[in-house]
Amino acid sequence: MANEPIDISSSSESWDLEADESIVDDSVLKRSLAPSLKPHVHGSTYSIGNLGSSQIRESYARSYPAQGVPNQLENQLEKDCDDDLVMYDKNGSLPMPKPFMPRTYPSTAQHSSSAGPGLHSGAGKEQYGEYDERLIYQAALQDLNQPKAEATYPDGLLSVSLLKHQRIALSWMLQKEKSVCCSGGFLADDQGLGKTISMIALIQIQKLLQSKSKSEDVSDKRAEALNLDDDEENDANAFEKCKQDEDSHDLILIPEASTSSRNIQPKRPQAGTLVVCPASVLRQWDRELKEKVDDKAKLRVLIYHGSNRTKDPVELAKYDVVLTTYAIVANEVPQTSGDDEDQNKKNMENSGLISDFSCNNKRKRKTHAGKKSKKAKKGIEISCIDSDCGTLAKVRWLRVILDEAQTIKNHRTQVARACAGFKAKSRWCLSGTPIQNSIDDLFSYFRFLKYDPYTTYKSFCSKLKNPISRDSVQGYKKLYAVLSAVMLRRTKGTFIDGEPIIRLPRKTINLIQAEFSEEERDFYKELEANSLSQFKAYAAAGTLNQNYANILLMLLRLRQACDHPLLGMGVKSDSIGRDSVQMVKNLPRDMLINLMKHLDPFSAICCVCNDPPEDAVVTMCGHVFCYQCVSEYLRGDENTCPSYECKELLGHDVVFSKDTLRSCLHGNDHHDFGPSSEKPLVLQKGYRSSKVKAAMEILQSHCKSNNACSQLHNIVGHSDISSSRGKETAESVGSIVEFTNTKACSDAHTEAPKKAIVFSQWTGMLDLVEISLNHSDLRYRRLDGTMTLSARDKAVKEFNNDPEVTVMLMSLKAGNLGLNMVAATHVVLLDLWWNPTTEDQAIDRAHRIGQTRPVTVSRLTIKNTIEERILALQDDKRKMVASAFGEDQSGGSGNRLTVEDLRFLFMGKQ
Ligand SMILES: Nc1ncnc2c1ncn2[C@@H]1O[C@H](COP(=O)(O)OP(=O)(O)OP(=O)(O)O)[C@@H](O)[C@H]1O
Repeated sequence: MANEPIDISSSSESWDLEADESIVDDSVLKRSLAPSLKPHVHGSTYSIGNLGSSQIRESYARSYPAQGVPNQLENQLEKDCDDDLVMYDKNGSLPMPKPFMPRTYPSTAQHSSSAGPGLHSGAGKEQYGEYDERLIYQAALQDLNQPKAEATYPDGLLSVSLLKHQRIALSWMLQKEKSVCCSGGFLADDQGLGKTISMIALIQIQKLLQSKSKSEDVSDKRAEALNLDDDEENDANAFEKCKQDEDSHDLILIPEASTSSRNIQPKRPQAGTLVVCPASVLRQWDRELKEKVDDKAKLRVLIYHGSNRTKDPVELAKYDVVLTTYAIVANEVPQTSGDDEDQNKKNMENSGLISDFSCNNKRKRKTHAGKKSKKAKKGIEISCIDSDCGTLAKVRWLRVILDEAQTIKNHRTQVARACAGFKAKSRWCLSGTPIQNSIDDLFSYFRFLKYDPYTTYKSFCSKLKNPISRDSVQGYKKLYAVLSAVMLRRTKGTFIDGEPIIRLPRKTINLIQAEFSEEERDFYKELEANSLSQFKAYAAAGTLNQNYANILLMLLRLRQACDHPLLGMGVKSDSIGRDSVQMVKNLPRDMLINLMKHLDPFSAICCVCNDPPEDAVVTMCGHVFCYQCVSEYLRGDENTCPSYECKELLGHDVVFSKDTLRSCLHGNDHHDFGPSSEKPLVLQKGYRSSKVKAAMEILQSHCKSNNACSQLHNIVGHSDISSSRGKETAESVGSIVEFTNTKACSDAHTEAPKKAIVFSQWTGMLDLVEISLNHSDLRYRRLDGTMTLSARDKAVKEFNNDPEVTVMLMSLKAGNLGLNMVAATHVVLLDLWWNPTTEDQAIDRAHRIGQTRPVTVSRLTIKNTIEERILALQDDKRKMVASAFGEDQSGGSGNRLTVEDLRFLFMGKQ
């Protein structure tokens, strides 16, 4: 399998390894196996291929050279050699391993298709029982080596040539789309390696193949159509439901194939590919689909966004590709019920206000996913053909792609549960950073991908998570193996056949540790001492957990003080809450008081980012957010509250800041401070903190200098900045150090202006840097979550194209995903985020395909502060992620902030 090129450009036989699907047993067998276990077709017989135990041993040894094959596996292999690891050929002359033996399938009478019953995974899946996991594990062991088969494709599909690693991804994806049990997978290549274009190629080629097979054989067409309806809808309950809904105008009646006992069955319209992505990259997908597809093979693309979007599923089905956002999916697709959702529900119930608001609230959604039938309330999944589904749920997709799939990493969120509810033939996740916080993140992807047996939280924990807790080394090995069967991941440091998969200019990461000024240090020390004594008091009383929110707040204040002392003092942008002033005046006093209580800084946590909120606001439904975080949900006419299970409509008029509420309650504007002259110097708005100074020096030096090589030394040598950890070179972070095109680079050095992106997680910090930029001659643009999509798009375009604009201020929350900003050659990270992958994503806006010049990254921290401990926590998280992907053998573990993490952050190593 793996090393043979897959050529789809010639006849269909040359690439279709599953040519004869009319033979029931064989098709069942082949479709049950991971690609690496699928037998080759050599004339009329199958070869055993690479199922040999010696090869499993070999690949294990290659992957874990230091450890050898563990006893457990060795025993297993010996056992397998005895009775399992041999296969029948088509004529039954060789014995087939037990796990791969075809199981009993339901009668073919129900499924009148030439493709055979094996195509109907819903019925077949249950039959695997105890063997499921073992099958996956075996398959994964075979896949320990990266796949190498490359797909070739005819000219005239794409406007650019795919790179080698992209052709490999394409071949792998074509194979994965043939699996029935888990059709699709997870493309987890590093950011900027071209996942988007690989997906576009897949869409194009499958479309080509589909139209080829349509023209070749009309009966095949029918088989394919039925194939799209291969899961739950075929079961009896769903059928009954369909019968009840037959009158619905949303449904199309498609005649059943002739041998069925029923002649008419309602079907959803069969639609093409749905791409779900964050709003900020919607236009980028659209651009890529236009630019990277050859004029002769244009795809019909629909952006399904905005209040005027179609309500007609038949209309949706006309397009090859539909682009939409996670927010719309959360709103339109019924959520899968889970066995594990209780905790969040409890958290919601703690908020006494929610039900009060909801009772009389006219804004409550009447339709779509928010309205639950009696069945749904009892825990039975709503049928997607219910008329209260949104349009996205009224079609059956050929393929659903979740771009930036880490958006659903929290499996309890409504968006994650909605994504798991799609009806689709194939499902794909795209993300360069699939694990951000903990192994738990994976569950949500497995559930979406229908990767049995890990689709319930209980089995995910018992089969994957708990083994890691018991024995991290073995547990991670198993996880790695399980991931290998559904995930393809290459980093910028991956080599294929001894060659780097991509040659990008060098990326150099510098950790720069600046010093506080004396006044800043005094301010910080006082804050730290107060926080520490408070933390100790909680620890002594055994109430750390109960005071979690307040502890996070104390941490936030310390982190913000490292950026600028003023940041932690709750300075708000003037625009927040302005649009809700009128609404506030109409609310009863009791309600205003209740809303104020929700904004209590000692208990408030943003429902989106789970940090204490910056520029805290509370919605009419009683949920607290950072203003920037909730702004993402205030864009269209139909935006709903992103809090768990809340479906209230949101708009600017129902988002309240503390100042707005307070001024209505007390009749005056609130001021945090007295007259400006009374404030200490470090709390004056015009004060340039050490970090702001350091950032400005880097910008001045980088954007003005024509000598790229000398700028770094100038910075490091400055009096109040030193590089203590030294350089984390490109090698240490896994990037490639050679140049693709020396001419392009030298041209770029001399001609293109040097530009920089400055990231902060706090818009308040961006405001403060902006003040300094306004006093300089550097021209800048800004992108944060409070801006409209078109304003963001304009800012990115101007930064990329206008030579005069050399600085981009970006919010880490809004600007770290998807965007191409290769005009920048310097990235400045003003502050540290809990998990380092968020920073990696930000850096890769500049360090990606298309970049022709070396990229320098400056991570700014302040010496002897909480930031040093966050760096240590980040290291732990990196180890955890590397362990899961088999990139590291240390077997480290990582979690959300635990009590131990908190203790470490406040008190260091004891
Ligand atoms: N084969 C190719 N030929 C030309 N340009 C390419 C090719 N592959 C990728 N690119 C360009 O490289 C850039 C990065 O690709 P893309 O956005 O697809 O990466 P990605 O892996 O999806 O990144 P992210 O994870 O950040 O979304 C894009 O501008 C894309 O157009």
